[in-house]
Amino acid sequence: MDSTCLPTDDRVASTEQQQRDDEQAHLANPALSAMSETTDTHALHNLSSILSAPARHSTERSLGVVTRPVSSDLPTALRAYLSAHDIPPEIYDVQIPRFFRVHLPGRIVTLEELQRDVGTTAIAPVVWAPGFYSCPAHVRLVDSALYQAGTVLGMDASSSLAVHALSLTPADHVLDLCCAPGAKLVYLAQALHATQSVPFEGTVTGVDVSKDRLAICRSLLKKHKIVNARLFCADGTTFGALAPVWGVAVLNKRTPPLIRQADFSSPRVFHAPQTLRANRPCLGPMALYDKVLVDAECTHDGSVVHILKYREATTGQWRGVGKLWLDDQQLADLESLQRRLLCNGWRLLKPGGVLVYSTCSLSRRQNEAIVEWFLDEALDARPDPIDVPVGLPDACRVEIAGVQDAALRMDPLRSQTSGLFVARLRKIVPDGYVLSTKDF
Ligand SMILES: C[S@@+](CC[C@H](N)C(=O)[O-])C[C@H]1O[C@@H](n2cnc3c(N)ncnc32)[C@H](O)[C@@H]1O
Repeated sequence: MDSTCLPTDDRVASTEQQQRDDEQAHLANPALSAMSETTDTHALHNLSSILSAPARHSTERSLGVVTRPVSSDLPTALRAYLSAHDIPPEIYDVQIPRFFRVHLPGRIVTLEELQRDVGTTAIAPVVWAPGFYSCPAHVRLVDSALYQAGTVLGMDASSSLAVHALSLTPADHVLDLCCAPGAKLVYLAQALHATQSVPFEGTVTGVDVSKDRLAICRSLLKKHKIVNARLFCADGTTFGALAPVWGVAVLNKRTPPLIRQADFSSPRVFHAPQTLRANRPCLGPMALYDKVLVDAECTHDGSVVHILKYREATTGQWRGVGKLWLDDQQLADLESLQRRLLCNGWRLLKPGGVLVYSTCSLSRRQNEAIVEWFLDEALDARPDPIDVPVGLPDACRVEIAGVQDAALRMDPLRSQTSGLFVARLRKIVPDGYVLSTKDF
């Protein structure tokens, strides 16, 4: 099957996700289908027109055009899918606010300042996601000066948990194996290197199979002047470029035998800032990644805004949603893709490192079942407790293989966010193993 589960038109491009229509929500916007092989300029131009469009769902609700609950008139195929996967249809009745994140190192942006800038007092901090705020869905962020300056970035608060679960430290080299359109990539890069006036240590390597969607990533990296992230257009199931670790190679110029045997591929870089071009990366176990995020392709059923884009505001008619729901074979292929992405992410993770697997599906088959399968297969994998943010509803906490909080499940009915599943795994360090430059 095609490497993504969405129809080609819908896969073509997504957005910077500046508004609450988070990354998955944008995938289905028909306006995006025009964006093939985008240049950066086109990508950002189209992006702003998309962002200016009000979310249908909220408009419909505020105008009172369709009053019956969405869950009562879901298309048959969608209803059947939800029932087969034990997902409550009522998730589509939840009015999810618009979420955004504020990034301005060195200065505190007060709530009053935000309210003034965005033009509404209806902004509230998200208690369990520092730096994230919510506001009513109809609020336009694109007109705000802070948004235009790149200080305000649209991102669903639930997505923050995939980054939070990695427990980043500033020197981490992070692999983001399904990175486009890039909300988490930008968040990762900024979390590692908040203050651009000081040199960075850690880096982010983003990989995605879709060139069009990577063009959005590249635009975002440029817009936010990110110097510690590079992009590859590659299949995440076989990608093999090591982390851009430099300096260590100077200590020992020999090509380490381990790597010669390991057959890591070296795909051509899609985008790299100057800072990540000058140094030839070294090879060896030191250049495996400290942290890996596998934000896998999925059915996107938890992304409420994305699904509701298929529903006509005025009539409540569903258009094109049938294309989204996969037959049994396609679902099996999708799950196989998820397993292969996870395996390859693991291959590129250092002993002692942390991998986070996430999807915006609420289907157990794409989440817990994938992780449990992997734990059976990989002898060096252990579920690892996530440091659950204070204030997160207890109902979101999930036990995996007897380890409490090894996963979180953001169900819109409980979290009032888009749906998200996130699991954390740690690669155990073999007895007597010392990861040092001696390895080279
Ligand atoms: C859920 S989206 C990722 C969202 C992204 N992490 C973000 O925060 O913006 C899944 C992505 O996986 C990509 N994808 C699908 N199959 C892939 C593969 N075999 N290798 C790499 N990326 C793949 C899709 O193109 C899509 O961009």
